Amino acid sequence: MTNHLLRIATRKSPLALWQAEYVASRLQAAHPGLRVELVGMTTRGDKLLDAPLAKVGGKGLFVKELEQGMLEGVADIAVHSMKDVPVEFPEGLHLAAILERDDPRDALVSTRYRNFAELPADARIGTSSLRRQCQLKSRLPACTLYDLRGNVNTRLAKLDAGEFDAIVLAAAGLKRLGLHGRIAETLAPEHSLPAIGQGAIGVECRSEDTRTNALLEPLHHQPTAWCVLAERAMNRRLNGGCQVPIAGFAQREGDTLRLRGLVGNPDGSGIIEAEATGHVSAAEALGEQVAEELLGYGADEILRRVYAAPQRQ
Ligand SMILES: NCc1[nH]cc(CCC(=O)O)c1CC(=O)O
Repeated sequence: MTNHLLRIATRKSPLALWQAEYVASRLQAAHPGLRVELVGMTTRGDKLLDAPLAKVGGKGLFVKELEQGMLEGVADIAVHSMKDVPVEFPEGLHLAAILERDDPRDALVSTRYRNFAELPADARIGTSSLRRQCQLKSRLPACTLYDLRGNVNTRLAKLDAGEFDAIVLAAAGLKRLGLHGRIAETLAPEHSLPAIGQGAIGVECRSEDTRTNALLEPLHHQPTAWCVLAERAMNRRLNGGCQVPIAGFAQREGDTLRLRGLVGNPDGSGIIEAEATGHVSAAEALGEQVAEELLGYGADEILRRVYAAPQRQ
């Protein structure tokens, strides 16, 4: 194409940089001659990674500064893990492309045990995700959960230092960082229903920037977009933020989407599940339908309690 420059806003964690570089290489493959540059930024979420509080709250902790960069014109696109992207976008920005989803599942990592079944009943497990905590507790009620924040390498280092029997991370993140070999067991959705958007990379840009929107078009993967749209519609209806025990996972077969949703207490009690199938053209309606079903079973009660709970140490 042209030798025009496209600037990518990205966080500076190894995973964020991998994802930004991956998008850069996909863009260059689709548009020979295109010049691409990464603009590294620090988000509030990054600054809070070392904070003792697990529940730092707030939506879009990892994306706001990147969005500001695009609005101010210091960058043209931002690359995100869809899992971390709030359901609403600021005025003037939109999601231009969702890339084909990688492995959406959670992964158990352990230096002592080969799989989940081998874990002792009182296993010490590290994860700060209320969604993972809820499902782990329901499957292994006597386990003790420990707060585990930081980027992927920090979390693995804490496991290696012997602080836990196992930790749970997204399989996609481990694979992208070349750490696939660290996975003891990839957890089936029946055992650990993934987070909304997990494993999918999204690219945001200025809505009016026709040139950039056109450049991103070949990267878009419609089947993934349908799935993520259904999951996000469910989350929007549940009013879910990033620190809530909500799981949502859609899969496509032909023209049909199957969406499974789960809400539960962080202590593993009161898990509510719902699922529905629908046509790909009605992805949002499917998400709302599953959300309504969850709400009908009392999901709002659980979510209210979680929001009202004191912050964990
Ligand atoms: N919350 C952080 C985060 N955001 C996206 C991923 C993994 C990559 C992905 O889901 O695309 C991770 C790490 C993890 O949960 O282990």
